[in-house]
Amino acid sequence: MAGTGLLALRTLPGPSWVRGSGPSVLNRLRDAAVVQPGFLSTAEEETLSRELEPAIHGFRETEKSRWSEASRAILQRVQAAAFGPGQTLLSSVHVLDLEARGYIKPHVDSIKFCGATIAGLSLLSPSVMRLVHTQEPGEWLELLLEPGSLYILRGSARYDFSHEILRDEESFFGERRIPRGRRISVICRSLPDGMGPGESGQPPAAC
Ligand SMILES: O=C(O)CCC(=O)C(=O)O
Ligand SMILES: [Fe+2]
Repeated sequence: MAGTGLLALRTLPGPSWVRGSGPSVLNRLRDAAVVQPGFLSTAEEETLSRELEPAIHGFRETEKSRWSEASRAILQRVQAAAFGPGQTLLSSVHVLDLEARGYIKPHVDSIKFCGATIAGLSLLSPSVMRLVHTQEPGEWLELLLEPGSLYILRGSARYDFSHEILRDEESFFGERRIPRGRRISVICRSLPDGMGPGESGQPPAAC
């Protein structure tokens, strides 16, 4: 029945790959912390993994500016999905290789070198990204990042909340255990407003 469906929609806390400390933070960050599961097709996941696995073998992270044509097409899809027409992207893309025991501590990306939007593709292993408000630690959000998903952090989610990738022992999405394996992420960032690619203050390799 239509009525029942609407009620169910209204009472659901959010999509099943985002959970949070309460409805207020979920509502406020609805457009600021976004996950698109299945953004990559299986073939696209394979394209990127094939290109990146050997390229970053033995390294934990790298900046990559030369990509195969197939991967460039994928990155263009990320750009179209996550960034506005007025946003310039950092010229190189950040690729991070986290081993199964690896994790990323809470941090806010440098506001000096990174603009308002961060978009990341996850490959190989699922993981949980936790966002915690820097002033109100009781306000948090967790994003379930399946392989092939795209996450977007912008505005308040990017500036007012730290983000981290949980270590295997803490890798739960609610009650659900999300076992961590090796994870490769591909992260695109916008330049700070007013900083064109050729302007002074050349951004460092990574933010
Ligand atoms: O691996 C990710 O998706 C996030 C990485 C990250 O937060 C960073 O490099 O600043
Ligand atoms: Fe970050």
